[in-house]
Parts: sequence; structure tokens; C-alpha cells
Amino acid sequence: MAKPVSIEVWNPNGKYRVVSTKPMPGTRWINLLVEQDCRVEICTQKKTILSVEDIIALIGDKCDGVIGQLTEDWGETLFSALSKAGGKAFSNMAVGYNNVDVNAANKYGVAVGNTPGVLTETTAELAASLSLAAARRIVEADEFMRAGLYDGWLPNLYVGNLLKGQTVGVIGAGRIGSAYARMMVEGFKMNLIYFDLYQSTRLEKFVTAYGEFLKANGEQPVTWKRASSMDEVLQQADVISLHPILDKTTYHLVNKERLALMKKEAILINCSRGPVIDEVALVEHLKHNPMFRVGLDVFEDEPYMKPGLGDMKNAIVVPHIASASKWTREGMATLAALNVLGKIKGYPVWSDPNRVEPFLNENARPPAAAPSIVNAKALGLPVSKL
Ligand SMILES: NC(=O)C1=CN([C@@H]2O[C@H](COP(=O)(O)OP(=O)(O)OC[C@H]3O[C@@H](n4cnc5c(N)ncnc54)[C@H](O)[C@@H]3O)[C@@H](O)[C@H]2O)C=CC1
Ligand SMILES: O=C(O)C(=O)CO
Repeated sequence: MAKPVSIEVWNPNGKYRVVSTKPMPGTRWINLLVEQDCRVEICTQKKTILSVEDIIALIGDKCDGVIGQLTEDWGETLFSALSKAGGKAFSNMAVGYNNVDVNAANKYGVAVGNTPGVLTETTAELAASLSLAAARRIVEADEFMRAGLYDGWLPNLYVGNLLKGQTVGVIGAGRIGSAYARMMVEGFKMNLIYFDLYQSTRLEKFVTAYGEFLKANGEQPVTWKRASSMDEVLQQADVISLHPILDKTTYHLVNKERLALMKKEAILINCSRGPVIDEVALVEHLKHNPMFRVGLDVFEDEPYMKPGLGDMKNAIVVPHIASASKWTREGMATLAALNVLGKIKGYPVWSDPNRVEPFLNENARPPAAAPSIVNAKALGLPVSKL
């Protein structure tokens, strides 16, 4: 068994043992746990992705709760080990929890937390950044400049796409997809087409109101359309951003056939999860369509890229940093810690995981509730009346 080599301990005499598989930003999350009689153990081992064996060793014989990461495989083996150690709480430090087998957690009565809301705008901003970078070829132009190749202004140098008046397509118009859509519509006066299993009435109202504002000021109004299929979005949009959860229905949602439906000069952005795109098919598509561009924050086999992707000039690739703003990462740590603490203390579950601001106010005590437990219903946990 691979034994973790390095652990940082806070409040050694605390009654409840809470393990974090990684150091997390800020100290508020540690203080909140320590104030409530937790002994906090943080794994400081210099290894980016911990194996199941590493985490079993961290859990040990007695562990009340674990804060884990999206890179870890939380399935039957780990929930069984946590349950054997007396643990009843786990939280991902992430909103996405496709790395967690929630059925296995249910079997062992372990609450599974996630961190919605606090990363919505930050993630949408990165998707918007990638959209702009791809449309205006910023990374290619930066490389050209640094290579000392610039010898004067030219009419055809790094000509890209104007976003104003084009159509932005959003697949998965939940929290992040809607925030991204609002940024692109308001910021760049783009028209919207979206596909989601559910109607996004708030988003539609926003675009309608902004369109009326533009019209009243003598400008071309922006428009919206809820597509009846994903293919409609792919065919009609100029910039398409993917924001669904990853599950069986969204695995390889963008495949060879669907890439072929898109405009030759379209831009595809993925800040959701890598396997939503068939990355091998994407590399082929990029090779045969040099004006097609992608901006990718996530990859099918993270941390690896499929062969050839890194060589493509029409691809911008960044290492899963969409939620990486200081405020958001500290907030994610806080929400994850409060999920675990809430279950340990027997608090009810917060009633609306889209409204987590009260937990993030540094000047007030957080509510006595677990902010977001995804299997609360399955475990029959009480809901907060706050
Ligand atoms: N790259 C990064 O660092 C980050 C990635 N994420 C990813 O983004 C995902 C979305 O996060 P939120 O917006 O907070 O979640 P959300 O639950 O608010 O939105 C997801 C949306 O996807 C829709 N959806 C589900 N299945 C679909 C399908 N088959 N076709 C079309 N739409 C479908 C849902 O109806 C929902 O509206 C997370 O699950 C996570 O995987 C989230 C934060 C940061
Ligand atoms: O929260 C998530 O789901 C992420 O991917 C990291 O922010």
C-alpha cells in the first residue's frame, strides 16, 4: 500500500477527524472546521493525483469525513473504507461529481457534497476568454510576436472573426452555461441559440430585455432561440460552448458526425468535462478544417491530450483552470468543508444549492446547514428551513 508521506495537522486534539486529500486555498475552511472541534489533516504529498490506495491509507482506521478532489476515483472501495472508519461525509471540492459513484455512497450511507454557485461566473469568464482568444487568434499572434517574426503591420495579419452580430450557441444552459450566454450576449451583442433538457426562462427574459434596450437605443436587437435539438445549435451557431454535466447522456456528445454539422469557421469551447467531446475525432476535424478553432479547458484523458492535439495551431489548450480565481477557489474549499462539517454535526441540508452566498460571507458565521449534498434525498436527510 502506498503510504502518504506528508501530512499537515491542525488542532490535533479535535474530536472529529476530517481529512483533506489536498491543501486547498485560504484558511477560512480550516478555521471553520477547527472552531467546531475538528482535527484537520491535510495531505501534502507531492503527487498530483492520489490513487485509491493512497486515499485508503489517508482514511486510516478512524475518519469522520473527507474532502476530496475531482481527480480521485470515489467508488465502492473508498466509500467502503470510509464507512469502515466511521465516516459519513465526503465532499468533492468541485461542482461536477462525475468522479463519484453516488450509488456506492448511498449504499454506505455517506453524504456526498459538491460546490455549486461559487464558481459559476469564474468558469463562465474563462469560457468567454477562450472564445475571444480563439476568435481573435490571440495565442497564435502571441507566439508569432515572441518568435521575433513581426516586421510590421499588414492588412492580412492574424485576421479573425468579429463576434458582434454572430450567434453564440450554448449546450447545457444551467448555472454556468447561462452566465456565459449572458456575458456573450451583453458583452458582444451576439444572438443566442441554446439547447438544454429544460427551458431557461430567466436567460430568455434577460436576452429579450437586452434586445429591447438595444432597440430603444436605435441598435439592432439581440435575439434568442431555444433549439429543439443539439444539432440545430451546431448547425446555426458561430461560437458554441459546452456546459452540461458529464453523464451517460453527454459522453461524446460532440462526435465525428456532429463536428461535420458545424460551420467550417465555427469556434467550439469546452469548459465542462473532456469526455463530452470525442477528442480523437476533434483532432481529425481540426486537421481538415484549419479555420475551425477550439478552446479547451478539459480533456478526455486528463492530464493527457490525445495525440496530435498539442500540435494544432487552431486549438487553444489550458490545464483545467476555469474555476481558478482566488475568490472562487477559497469559496469552493469553504463549501466543501461545510458540507462535511454539516453532516458530521447533524445539520440539515441547505434548501437551495443555487443560493450559497450566506456560506461565503467572511464577516458572518455560516448557517448551521450543509450547503450542497447531492444525495440528500436518497439518504433522507432533513432540509433546512432557513
Ligand atoms: N472546467 C472547469 O473547471 C469546470 C467545469 N465544470 C463543469 O460544468 C458542469 C456544469 O456546471 P453547472 O452549470 O454548475 O451545472 P448545472 O447543473 O447548473 O448545469 C448543467 C446543465 O446541463 C444540462 N444537461 C444535462 N444533460 C444534458 C444533455 N444531455 N443535453 C443538454 N443539456 C444537458 C442540465 O439540464 C443543466 O441545465 C459541471 O457538472 C462540471 O462538470 C464546472 C465548474 C468548473
Ligand atoms: O468544479 C468543477 O466541476 C471543476 O471542474 C473544477 O472547478
